[in-house]
Amino acid sequence: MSLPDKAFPVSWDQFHRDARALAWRLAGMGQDFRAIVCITRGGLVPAAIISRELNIRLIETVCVASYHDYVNQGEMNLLKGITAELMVNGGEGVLVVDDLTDTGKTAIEVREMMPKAHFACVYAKPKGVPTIDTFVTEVSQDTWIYFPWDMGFTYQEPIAKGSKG
Ligand SMILES: O=P(O)(O)OC[C@H]1O[C@H](OP(=O)(O)OP(=O)(O)O)[C@H](O)[C@@H]1O
Ligand code: HPA
Ligand SMILES: [Mg+2]
Repeated sequence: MSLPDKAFPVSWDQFHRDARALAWRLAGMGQDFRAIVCITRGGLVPAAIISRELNIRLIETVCVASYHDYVNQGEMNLLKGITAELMVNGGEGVLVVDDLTDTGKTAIEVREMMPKAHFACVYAKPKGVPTIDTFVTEVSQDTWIYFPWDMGFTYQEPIAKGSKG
C-alpha cells in the first residue's frame, strides 16, 4: 500500500485537546473504570492524559505491533499480553485506550482478550469504527494521521510554487 492521499497532521496541543475531549466523553458515561489497558505504543500518550483526567491509577499495557514499515500492515505481533487479574469477567470495567483505529485489526485482536472491556481511541477511520465504543474524531479511510511524536519541523513549499507560468 502507498501513503494515503490526504494528510491529517496533529500537533501536541491538538492531541492534548482531543484526548481530553475523549476523557470528557468517558466521564459522561458515569462508569468507574477499574484500570486502563493501553495499546502500545500509540496508546501510551492518550492513556497518560485520560488517566490523569479520570483519576485512574492502575495502568497496564498490551504490546502489539502490526505496522512494520510505516504504512504497510503485516502480521500482528503480540509482544506482551495483559495480566490475568484484569482479564477476569472478560475485562469488564476495564478501559482500553489507543491513539487510533484504522482497519480495526488491532482492536479486534485485543477485544478477543477482553470482550467486555470498553474500547476508546482518539481518532477513527470508517473501517475501524465498529470495533470501538468511544472515539472523538473520524477521518476518511484515505487519510494518514501524523502524530506529533512522529514529526519534526521541516520547510514547507509555498502552495503557489510551480502553479504559475
Ligand atoms: O486499526 P489498525 O489497522 O490495526 O491500526 C491501528 C493501530 O496501528 C497503530 O499502531 P502500530 O501497530 O503502528 O504500532 P505503534 O502503536 O507502536 O506505532 C496505531 O497506534 C493503532 O494501534
Ligand atoms: N497514522 C499513524 N499510524 C497509523 C495510522 C495512521 O493513519 N494507521 C495505522 N497506523
Ligand atoms: Mg498502536
